[in-house]
Amino acid sequence: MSGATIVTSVLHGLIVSAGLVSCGMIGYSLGLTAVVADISSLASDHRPPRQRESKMPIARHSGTMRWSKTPDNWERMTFGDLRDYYECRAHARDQTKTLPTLEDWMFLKRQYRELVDARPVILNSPVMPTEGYSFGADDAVAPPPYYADRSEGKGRGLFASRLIRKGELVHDGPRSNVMFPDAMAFRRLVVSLPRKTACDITEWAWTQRLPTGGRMNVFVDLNIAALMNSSDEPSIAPRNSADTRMYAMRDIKEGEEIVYDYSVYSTNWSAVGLG
Ligand SMILES: C[S@@+](CC[C@H](N)C(=O)[O-])C[C@H]1O[C@@H](n2cnc3c(N)ncnc32)[C@H](O)[C@@H]1O
Repeated sequence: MSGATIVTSVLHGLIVSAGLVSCGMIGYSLGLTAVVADISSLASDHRPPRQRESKMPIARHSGTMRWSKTPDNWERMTFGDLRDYYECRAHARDQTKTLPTLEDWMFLKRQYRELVDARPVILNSPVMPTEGYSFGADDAVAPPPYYADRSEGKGRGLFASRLIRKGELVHDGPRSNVMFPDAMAFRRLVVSLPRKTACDITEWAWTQRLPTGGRMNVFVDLNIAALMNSSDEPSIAPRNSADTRMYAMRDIKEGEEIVYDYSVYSTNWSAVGLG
């Protein structure tokens, strides 16, 4: 399916992808089964999270048979166990990873809605084609000032789509990220995914106390914001460690990679029951 077809489909309120497909021109395979996403119904859906009657997550694995079934002891797996099971160190080193498509983000949001929580309004916040969330003022439907591309030696990364001035809001975390209520919810989502996507989620997730002094929870962005890389010379930063809005620390030229220092959030998997 071409990018244009994907966008057209979404604009008409419907995406249907069949079987174990390679999504888009760049072939980022997520093993979508029938993903039917009606944007208008997403926007009006505020169902409470469903009680899970079965312990078995909805598995939509694809690719190598080795990862084709849900791991037996997934309910007890630590963050490190999940990374080991899916051989995620090799995935992290892979410099041939392609950019997720809009379909890929829709698939992830659908899995999150089905398996974790259907309530976050940001799940209903598509900005075409893959920017993923509505940035800025409450009624805005606009992409953030960055786009995703390959980043030399770092997989994928984010780059300024225009000149960004010092002090500007660059990433609007509260309008982008979703939380996992507990360790089991995180495990449930990870083991429902194809291997590469499972690894992506473990690389994109972090833990944080929000608000300050609150409980430590796991967070992840289910849009291109997830692709932001780290640097000890960051171009953006939050005002404090309990915020996920990030501001330009200096002028950032168009096309320059946008990076923050991961150490501003002290991720602790034990504190969320995944240690
Ligand atoms: C939040 S993800 C960022 C998106 C990631 N580059 C991707 O393609 O999915 C974090 C991962 O990106 C990579 N990464 C981030 N900053 C990096 C850096 N400065 N140098 C090399 N790899 C980096 C590491 O693999 C890390 O686990």
